[in-house]
Amino acid sequence: MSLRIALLGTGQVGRALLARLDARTDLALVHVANTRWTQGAFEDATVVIDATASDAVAARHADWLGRGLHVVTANKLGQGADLARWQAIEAACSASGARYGDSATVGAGLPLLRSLRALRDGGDAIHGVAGVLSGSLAWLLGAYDGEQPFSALVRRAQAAGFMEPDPRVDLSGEDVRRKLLILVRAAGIALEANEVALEGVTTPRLLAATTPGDIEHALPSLDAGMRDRFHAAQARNTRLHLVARWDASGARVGLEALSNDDPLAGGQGTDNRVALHSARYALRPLVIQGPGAGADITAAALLDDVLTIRNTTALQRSASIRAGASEKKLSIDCGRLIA
Ligand SMILES: NC(=O)c1ccc[n+]([C@@H]2O[C@H](COP(=O)([O-])OP(=O)(O)OC[C@H]3O[C@@H](n4cnc5c(N)ncnc54)[C@H](O)[C@@H]3O)[C@@H](O)[C@H]2O)c1
Ligand SMILES: N[C@@H](CCO)C(=O)O
Repeated sequence: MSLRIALLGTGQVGRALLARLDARTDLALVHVANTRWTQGAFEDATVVIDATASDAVAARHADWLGRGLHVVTANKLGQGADLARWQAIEAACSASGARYGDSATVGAGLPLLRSLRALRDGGDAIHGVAGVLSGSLAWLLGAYDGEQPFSALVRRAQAAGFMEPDPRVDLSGEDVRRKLLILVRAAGIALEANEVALEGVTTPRLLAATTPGDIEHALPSLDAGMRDRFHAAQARNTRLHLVARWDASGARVGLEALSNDDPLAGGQGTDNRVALHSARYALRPLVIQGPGAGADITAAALLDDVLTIRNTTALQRSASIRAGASEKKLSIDCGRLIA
């Protein structure tokens, strides 16, 4: 039976997903909605795809899962916000058996969460996570040369589809905090959001802006500070990177000046680069790197999760049919033995 999909959000990611769904005859789209319009019947869906950045939508994830609906999400506010919300999602999956597809939430589908969970399933213990987890900040800080206004680059990153609907979520490091929380919680640690120290790229004027127009006008307030920080780092033969770290000593997200041979300084463009430290990888960490932002790769990750749900639920169905058949055969055999 094909999965019946409700898609929430038709922005950059949602539209890229619609283009991919259009090419598939094995998945049925039964409902699409954004903030302005809605089409089709949500009640007909068996899987909800959250391609919004909405807290209100993320707050519904656990409820949908509890009712047996699968949820696939690019929205990090399900597992990367309140600890209680993450715990409710975990509990709802266990209770109902519904699946939560979250590949798109960290690294835009890079095999980060998948690898971390595979290590844990194999009995490994994760001791630390360190990495560059913002595609947009990696792109911005890689392209910035201390000459052109930083704000002009921010506008280019927005146009390229790398940034959150509110660019301050990326610039402040909040988007990376959410990703770090998702990774650390997937490692089995109940980390609270306020346990992650945060130091991003902001100014009081930018933080005080209340409308998209105000935010746009406040972006140049970043320029002087970024120019000074860039030149200070350059004078020490280093470059700025937005780095997330968690280990036994704590968790933080902040700008760090790294030399070019630092293990976290590699990659280019929107590349994320994440080092997983574990009992198995004690001498040198497992490092995963690749493009970590962009509407199309994010849509591909959402579709991957939908197909994984379809394939695993189909496998479970045929396994239970096989189990039923073998139980029946066993009782017939037993009957013959008794006779
Ligand atoms: N752009 C990327 O590279 C990338 C990568 C990974 C994850 N994500 C995540 O994907 C999500 C979407 O990002 P985007 O760049 O497409 O944003 P966007 O602003 O372009 O689109 C957001 C969409 O959500 C809709 N929406 C908001 N609230 C809604 C609600 N209550 N019900 C239904 N629709 C609602 C909006 O109308 C809009 O269509 C975000 O959570 C983002 O963090 C983006
Ligand atoms: N805005 C996010 C998109 C991917 O989650 C980033 O820059 O990494």
